[in-house]
Amino acid sequence: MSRLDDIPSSPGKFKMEKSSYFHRLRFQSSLTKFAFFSFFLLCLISILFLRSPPSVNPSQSDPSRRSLRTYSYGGPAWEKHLRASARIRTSNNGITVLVTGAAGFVGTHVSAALKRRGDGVIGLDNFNDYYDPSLKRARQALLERSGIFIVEGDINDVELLRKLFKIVSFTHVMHLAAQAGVRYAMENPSSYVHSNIAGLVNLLEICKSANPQPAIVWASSSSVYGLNTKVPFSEKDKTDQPASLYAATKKAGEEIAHTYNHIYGLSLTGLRFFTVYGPWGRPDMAYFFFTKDILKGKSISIFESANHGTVARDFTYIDDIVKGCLAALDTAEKSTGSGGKKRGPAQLRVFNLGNTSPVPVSDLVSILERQLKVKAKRNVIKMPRNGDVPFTHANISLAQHELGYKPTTDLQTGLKKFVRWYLSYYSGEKKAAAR
Ligand SMILES: O=C(O)[C@H]1O[C@H](OP(=O)(O)OP(=O)(O)OC[C@H]2O[C@@H](n3ccc(=O)[nH]c3=O)[C@H](O)[C@@H]2O)[C@H](O)[C@@H](O)[C@H]1O
Repeated sequence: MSRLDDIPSSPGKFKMEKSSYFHRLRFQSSLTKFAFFSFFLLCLISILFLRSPPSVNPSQSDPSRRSLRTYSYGGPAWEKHLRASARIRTSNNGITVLVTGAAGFVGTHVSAALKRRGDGVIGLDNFNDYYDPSLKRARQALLERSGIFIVEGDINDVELLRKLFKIVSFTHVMHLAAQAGVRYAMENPSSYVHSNIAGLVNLLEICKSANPQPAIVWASSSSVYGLNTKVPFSEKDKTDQPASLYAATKKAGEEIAHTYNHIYGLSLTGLRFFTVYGPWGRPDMAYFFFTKDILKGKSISIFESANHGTVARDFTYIDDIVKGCLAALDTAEKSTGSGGKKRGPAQLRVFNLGNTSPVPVSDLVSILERQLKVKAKRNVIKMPRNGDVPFTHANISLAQHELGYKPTTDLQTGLKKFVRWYLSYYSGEKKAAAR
């Protein structure tokens, strides 16, 4: 077993335990008993599973999963669905993409857009419980309706990834699986190391050994600019002052990308996303939980920086981000290595994908108030020292030049679409629960 195999597969809110030498001694003495009971349990499980129908297991307990079908890992039905999902519909220039984090916010939108234009798409997601998994299941149901199969598994699972690459010849990987969130890194630091560092390395190990090697586009973050004060943030700026562990793991990811490009000839493009928002978004983000709390009449905390300074973000609408992701995939050159050996220099890129117009958080709240037609109970407080930075602002001229990236949605328009989705999604959920 490789060391990466030792990492538990689905962290979410799981926190790794600290082990000690004494614990290990006690553990070894009870190993024999444990082995006996494990063997007994395994026999029991095998009997039960052999008796049940082999392929289709629709979930009974979670209402959002009722329409979904999951296929037993590795079986013929599983492989059939994998191949169908990976099939390219367009006659020429289609690509076959593994989208990691496909049930996530950006992953869902990118997967749907790729499928719409005829590309082959396979999703991978561990469905962890960092935020309400029923939202991820609803996104999965949406993708399934357009013929996208999401494999349930973790990017740290070596065997699963090997199997996927054996069955499907991926031309591209869109790597969006990550532990997101700036403030949560203080609560559960190991989940960031697990997904954003160990998971990335594991994925790149598989990609470097694949034949052909895919080109990889992956999600970095605006947070790598950390405490920089020169604005707008440019890719040429130093990124050596991360303010959170989240930012530090994304910065580490950029360095790891450099290494795999240098040694193995992998084509790698990192996209620094700037506070992405929109329909099907992440409930841990401020615009999302502000909406929820305003509607409930609960007070919301609005952060301000030192000396009553404004905190602002370069909020970027999801459709603009999707266009940037697709353009990055389309302009990615092929990796130059094969079977783990570099054959020549390969492309290595980093782009800012922002909106270029920062908006104060208090203005975001005013827009939400107007659209929800409810006054917010504002509680303005000093920004806690929890990994947040006072402002972000993207210089996007590189992405404009190389990718033709041109964001077109202002915050007012984007939030209108988000609010419309939010009200319809959650009123639908209430109706379903009442039925
Ligand atoms: O660009 C990124 O790379 C990151 O974007 C996002 O981080 P942020 O820009 O911090 O977004 P988000 O948490 O929505 O806070 C928005 C604003 O509300 C302020 N904020 C927040 C909470 C609160 O209670 N009050 C408040 O004023 C807060 O100070 C901030 O000014 C992603 O979550 C992250 O995963 C990563 O992708």
